[in-house]
Amino acid sequence: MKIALIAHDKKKTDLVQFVLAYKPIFEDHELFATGTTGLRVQEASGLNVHRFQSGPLGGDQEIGALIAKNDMDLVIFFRDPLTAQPHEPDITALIRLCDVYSIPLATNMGTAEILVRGLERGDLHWREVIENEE
Ligand SMILES: O=C(CO)COP(=O)(O)O
Repeated sequence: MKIALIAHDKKKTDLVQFVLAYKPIFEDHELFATGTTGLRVQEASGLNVHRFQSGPLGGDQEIGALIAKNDMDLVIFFRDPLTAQPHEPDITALIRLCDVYSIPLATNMGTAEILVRGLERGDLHWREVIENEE
C-alpha cells in the first residue's frame, strides 16, 4: 500500500513517534511524505520515504495529485488545529480529495492508530481490488 505521511511543525514529533511505534507495519509499505516530515521520519526510523516538496511549497498538492490518480491508498496527516498555515487552501484541497476518492484519512493519532491496525488486519484490501480493476 502507498501511505502518505504529513505533519505540521508542532505535530512532527508525534508523527515520528507514531511511525516508530508502528515501524514493523510501516516497513511493509511504500511511504511518501511532504519534505520536512519525510526527512524527520527518515532520520528517526531509517525507513525509506519518497519526499515531495515541503507543504507550504506545494507538497500537499503533490500528494493530492497522486490521490486524484488513484495512486495513494492511505493518508496520515497530523494537522495542527491551533496554528494558522500560509497554505491553508492546499490543506483543504488535500482533505477534500481524500473525500472525493474515498481515501482513508487520519488527521489525528487516535484515528491513525485505528487505520494502521486495520491496515495490518487487511481491512484495506479493497484498495487492491480497485487498483486491479483499472
Ligand atoms: O505543511 C505541511 C502540510 O500541510 C507539512 O510540510 P512539511 O512536512 O514540509 O513540514
